[in-house]
Amino acid sequence: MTEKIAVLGAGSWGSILANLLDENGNEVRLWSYSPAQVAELNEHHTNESYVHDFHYSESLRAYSDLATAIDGAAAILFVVPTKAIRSVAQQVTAVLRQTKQQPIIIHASKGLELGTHKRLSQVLAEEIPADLRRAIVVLSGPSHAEEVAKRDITLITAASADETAAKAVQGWFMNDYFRIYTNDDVIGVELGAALKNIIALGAGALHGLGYGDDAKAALMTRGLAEISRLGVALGAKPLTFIGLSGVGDLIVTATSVHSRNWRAGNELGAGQDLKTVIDTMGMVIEGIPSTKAAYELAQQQKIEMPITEAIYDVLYNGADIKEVIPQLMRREGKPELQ
Ligand SMILES: NC(=O)C1=CN([C@@H]2O[C@H](COP(=O)(O)OP(=O)(O)OC[C@H]3O[C@@H](n4cnc5c(N)ncnc54)[C@H](O)[C@@H]3O)[C@@H](O)[C@H]2O)C=CC1
Ligand SMILES: O=C(CO)COP(=O)(O)O
Repeated sequence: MTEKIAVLGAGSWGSILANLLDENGNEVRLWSYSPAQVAELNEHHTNESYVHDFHYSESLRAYSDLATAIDGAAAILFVVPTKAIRSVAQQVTAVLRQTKQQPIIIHASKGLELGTHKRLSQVLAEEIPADLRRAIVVLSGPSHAEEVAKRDITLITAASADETAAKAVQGWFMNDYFRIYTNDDVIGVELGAALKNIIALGAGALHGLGYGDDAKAALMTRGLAEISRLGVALGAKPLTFIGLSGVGDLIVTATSVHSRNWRAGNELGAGQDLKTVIDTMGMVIEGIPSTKAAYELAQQQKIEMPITEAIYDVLYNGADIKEVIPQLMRREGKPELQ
């Protein structure tokens, strides 16, 4: 079944998911807070600053007015950076109070809110009252906009406590190149998504510093161990971390040149300073704020996360990136499974 769906955020991921939903026959309204971007999408069917050389479906319409974009929508998909989720949700709620719609709320963003350390579905649940929505569904997994744009094969997860809503989302998104699995572990799926970006920064840094494949495999494996440790302490199911939104997303983000997190780490490892890396990326690098949120959460929960701590020291305490790796190696010997 197709539906009327609003997509909020016209960066690389939001615009490509909107295009896919349109291609699947849904009536899609793509909202951006940038009038210039809306004009480019509607007049030229391009979004050059985010996805190069891609021609969007001519039936996909972009809007700068949020109320028009979400009017009558059966679902609202949030794909803005983590730092904008709460403010955009507040704007959505103001509209829903007038229209009395009860859409399914979906998000495909990956991060933890700075300060509160909340998962994004928690932020959405706080800001959009239960009587103004149906379920909340999280979309997450190994997926780069650049590859979905080429209709390459991509498999991700739709996680929700409401199985009917997760299945509805599965139906709207699935096609011959995009496959969705449902999952009821919202905590595990959201934590896997946010925390893998930290390890991807580390994997990029190892590459930039000249380390090889053994080091990369070690970082990803021990990274997954610490992601799972924190995740399980916060209520996630351990098996979720060996699924698409766990190890799957860790593999793609820690190895792909499309990953902004990997690229940022690579540039830091090669000697670039953090400010230049952020200023020149032009797109969101979620792993940077997520490192701070995860570090603080780990301290609160008394969970050992040595890789996250090392990356935190580089990003927030000015530690020398060349020094932190030997320091990690000199930690006392430990059993692999604890
Ligand atoms: N790019 C990708 O392939 C994937 C991205 N994601 C996640 O999706 C989320 C969005 O990422 P991208 O689309 O890649 O980011 P992006 O950097 O390409 O675009 C972000 C978009 O959000 C808009 N934006 C920024 N601040 C805003 C605000 N305060 N209010 C409203 N709009 C605002 C920007 O104008 C831009 O259009 C992130 O959490 C990312 O981790 C998840 C899977 C894949
Ligand atoms: O989440 C992603 C891949 O699944 C996107 O990763 P980056 O934000 O590092 O590009």
